[in-house]
Amino acid sequence: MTSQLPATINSVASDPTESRDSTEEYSTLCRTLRKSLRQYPNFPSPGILFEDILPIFATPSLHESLIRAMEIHILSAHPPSLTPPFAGVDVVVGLEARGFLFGPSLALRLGAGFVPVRKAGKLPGECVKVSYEKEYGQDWFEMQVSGIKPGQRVLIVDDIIATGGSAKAAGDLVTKLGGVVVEYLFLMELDFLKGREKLAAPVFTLLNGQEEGGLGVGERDVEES
Ligand SMILES: O=P(O)(O)OC[C@H]1O[C@H](OP(=O)(O)OP(=O)(O)O)[C@H](O)[C@@H]1O
Ligand SMILES: Nc1ncnc2[nH]cnc12
Repeated sequence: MTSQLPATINSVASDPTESRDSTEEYSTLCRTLRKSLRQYPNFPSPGILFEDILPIFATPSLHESLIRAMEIHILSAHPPSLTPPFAGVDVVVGLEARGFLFGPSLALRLGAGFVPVRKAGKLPGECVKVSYEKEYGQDWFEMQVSGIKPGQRVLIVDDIIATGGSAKAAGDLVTKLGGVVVEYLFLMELDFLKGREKLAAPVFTLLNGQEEGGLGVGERDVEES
């Protein structure tokens, strides 16, 4: 999926009739976010360049920029309508752990529910479970059966897509419960790992180099390991 945004969309966050030049606002937000990221070579294992998003959450203005940029994108790509299916997104599904940092706030902005995908053994009640492989290991994901109702429109969010193993597993759980995955939304993508090719629904990443004036990977802070 491309990052095409209309020149102007209506924001439902504050005033439904207020229109903004959202493309320009979105580009500015993404440039700011990109500059705040850090990289750590050889973490958590040799050969892995770890992309650290935590600086965003340490600064309220960056945190707000992240939520607003995602909100602009979703209201453009999946707007609510007056005809079925009405809701652009019914449920935001966030992946443990970093999808929990912004999934609930985004859900609140969109008027959607938030449902977690957790590592196995953490959730009470009846769950669906799936194993998956990611960039640095193998793991199990679970969701509560009560989390998704058949036919609900689901947005899956996480900080980063690498091999796509985690996101595909989350999508499989949502589908098992009868949900419809309308999009996978990430802050970042390791595109050389081609993770998006594993996913059946549209994939969107905020910092994919398409934002106007976007900085290259080499311009982020790289910490000593
Ligand atoms: O595309 P993939 O190869 O599957 O990798 C991406 C996943 O890896 C990271 O999570 P991690 O499993 O390290 O868990 P954490 O968020 O609990 O640290 C990241 O937050 C994604 O969920
Ligand atoms: N390189 C990476 N940096 C941060 N999180 C990741 N998850 C999978 N690969 C990752």
